[in-house]
Amino acid sequence: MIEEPTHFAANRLVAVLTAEPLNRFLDYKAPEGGVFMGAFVEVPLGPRKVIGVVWGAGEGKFDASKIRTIRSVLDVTPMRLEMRDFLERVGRYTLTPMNAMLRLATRAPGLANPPSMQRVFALGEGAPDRITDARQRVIDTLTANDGMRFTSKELSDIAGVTPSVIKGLAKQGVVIELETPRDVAYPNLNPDLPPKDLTDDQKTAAAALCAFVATQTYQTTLLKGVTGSGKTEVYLEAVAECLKQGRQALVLIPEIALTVEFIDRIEKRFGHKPAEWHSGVTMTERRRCWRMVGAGKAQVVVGARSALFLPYQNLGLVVVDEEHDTSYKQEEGVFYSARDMAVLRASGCKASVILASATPSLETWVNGKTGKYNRVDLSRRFGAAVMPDMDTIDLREQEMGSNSWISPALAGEVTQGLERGEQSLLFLNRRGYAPITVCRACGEQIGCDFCDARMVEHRFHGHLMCHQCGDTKPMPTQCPSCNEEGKLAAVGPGVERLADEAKERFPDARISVLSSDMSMSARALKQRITEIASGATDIIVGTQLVAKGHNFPLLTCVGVIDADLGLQGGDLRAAERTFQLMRQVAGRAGRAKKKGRAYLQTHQPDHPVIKAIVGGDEEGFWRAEAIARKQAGVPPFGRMAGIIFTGSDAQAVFNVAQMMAQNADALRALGIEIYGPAPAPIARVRGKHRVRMLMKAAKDVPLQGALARWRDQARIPNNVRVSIDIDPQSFY
Ligand SMILES: Nc1ncnc2c1ncn2[C@@H]1O[C@H](COP(=O)(O)OP(=O)(O)OP(=O)(O)O)[C@@H](O)[C@H]1O
Ligand SMILES: [Zn+2]
Repeated sequence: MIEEPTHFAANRLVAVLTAEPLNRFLDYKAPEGGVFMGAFVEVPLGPRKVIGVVWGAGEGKFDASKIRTIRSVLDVTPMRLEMRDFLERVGRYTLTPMNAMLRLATRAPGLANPPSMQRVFALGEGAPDRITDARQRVIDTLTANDGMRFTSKELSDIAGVTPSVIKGLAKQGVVIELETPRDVAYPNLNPDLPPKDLTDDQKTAAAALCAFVATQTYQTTLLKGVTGSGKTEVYLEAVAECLKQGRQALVLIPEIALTVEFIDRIEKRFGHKPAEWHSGVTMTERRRCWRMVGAGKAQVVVGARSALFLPYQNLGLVVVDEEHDTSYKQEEGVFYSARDMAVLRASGCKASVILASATPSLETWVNGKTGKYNRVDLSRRFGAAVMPDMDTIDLREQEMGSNSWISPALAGEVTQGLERGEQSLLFLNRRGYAPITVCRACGEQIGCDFCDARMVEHRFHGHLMCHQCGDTKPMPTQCPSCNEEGKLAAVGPGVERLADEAKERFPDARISVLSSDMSMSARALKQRITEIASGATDIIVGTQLVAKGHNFPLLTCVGVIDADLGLQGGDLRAAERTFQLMRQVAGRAGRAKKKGRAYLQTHQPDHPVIKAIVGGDEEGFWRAEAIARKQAGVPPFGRMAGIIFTGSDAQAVFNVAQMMAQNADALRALGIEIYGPAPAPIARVRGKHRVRMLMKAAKDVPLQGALARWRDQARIPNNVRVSIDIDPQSFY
């Protein structure tokens, strides 16, 4: 379908969508020379000028004499019909006003600025008068990245020199300084470079994925492959196919900390680095990425969930790696699941989606079963590696010392590993030193001043931290409640405390802690991971950061310190999440030649979920989960929505919730079940009180439309905020 560009002549009325909280389109007159549908424009609004997008013909409902003229048309590619459609569909699905949708789609700094220049350095012809180590590193960096240009900051960072070294070399013509446009195209990726030698299984899987991509029709495929089977290698072939078709590809990954490693893999496969889009990218680079994606000059984007809202010109493939990962759900501002919206995005532009996972979400598994999604399996590990043996360690039968979390049985396994020169991983999904700090005199637990949550001690950083709002305070020496000196005690383990225990028990072992809050830069983290992979560590102590996508070839023994942790609490996905996390962590073991073992420390070895994890009957586990969810009428067999009321005034928040519950007859008439309102499990976050309601409906109930009418009819005072979370993933 070729889109006919609609053009509005000068002075014609056009409807402009802005990101301002107005919830309606504004009429403007087209400027001199006219304007295209979808154009990004700058319009006057009161005394200000704001950015907007031409969304259609003006409605003429406003006083014609007051209508102002578009000030300027921005020098960026107009928003395509397909994108406008996508934003409208996401808006309807998530009950988000269009202005907020537009904000998501325009999150590039300096959109209104004219193209600008920057100073960069490249290799020159001159020879240095004398050579120093620092100078050599600059020359090496430029030689190694043949033809690439760097800003002074980039070059000094990569070469590890001060900017004055670069200046000195510039004076002698060894490097030359150039002015170039800031927003330059990304280098061309070459899909024809040879891939790794794929195994027969991998070849079959890759061929199936490539065939789907080649149809240039909408397709969603579940790529289910056991940990270490080479899913990444396989879906990179689908990316190659997409590039051969001349279309753009997006790869979503769940953890920013992993991007550096991933970008390297793309560079090895396609010859150059792709565009990157996530919160760790500089403003300049974000702007470049947004513009170049829009101009069709970025072929592959690697990014976090919001990369879905970049202005692709010809999107042919979206890969969602570790599709079950909870980080794909955004739970503030616009509540959306990037995985689900990726499917929506692709369906609007005849593109393929690949959902890759060793442990897919039940939703995706069911869609694979019913044939709504295609399914491609990789059931064997790459090379000589086989899946690890798994077993439980029954903590009820182990002699556990006080403040000790490594059982004698697990310690024995680690010791044997050490003797054989193999690595072990001790896994605990809890950041910090200890989850609770209690006063032994009065029993007070130190809490956050702004949330109904305990503060977590982080000894590495030397403070207490709230994991809800991020607030920190120094570790007090006296109890804030009874003022007793020296009575505060840590209760329970976090990953830092576990590391202390490991150091005590294995004094000769080299121990390395990997947790997402160790404030390491992405490069430093990659460096650490490379060191671990090469054998510089005997014992890794880590949180779920290590569970995701790392290859540690020497790692043979995985010990899960508390397998029961995720099973507590009544979350409908508790079983699924525990299953996924445990299988994923265990999957770090034995990825090379030596067979791995994984041990789950548990108090309930007979729990069906623990048995399923250890037994490895994955299909059986999903079948059982599916039956349970079907009986309960919950997703994916029923629909759910969470309603969250927040505000500083607790009474006002409750009143609104109560009032809206009373005025919900229209919802009940449709068969929607309403639970609550009740105080949220965490009843206060960042000083805001929180009340929740939960809606449940059968699959065929038009939930969104009903909720939209219900919300729009309610008179909600300014001091209370009502958020609607369709398909909620968390219930805190
Ligand atoms: N055909 C191949 N040739 C060479 N190396 C391969 C091949 N297939 C996989 N590998 C290597 O095996 C390791 C695991 O592959 P990959 O990371 O793609 O697996 P995965 O299925 O994505 O793993 P996980 O889900 O556990 O993160 C990687 O180091 C990868 O480079
Ligand atoms: Zn807090």
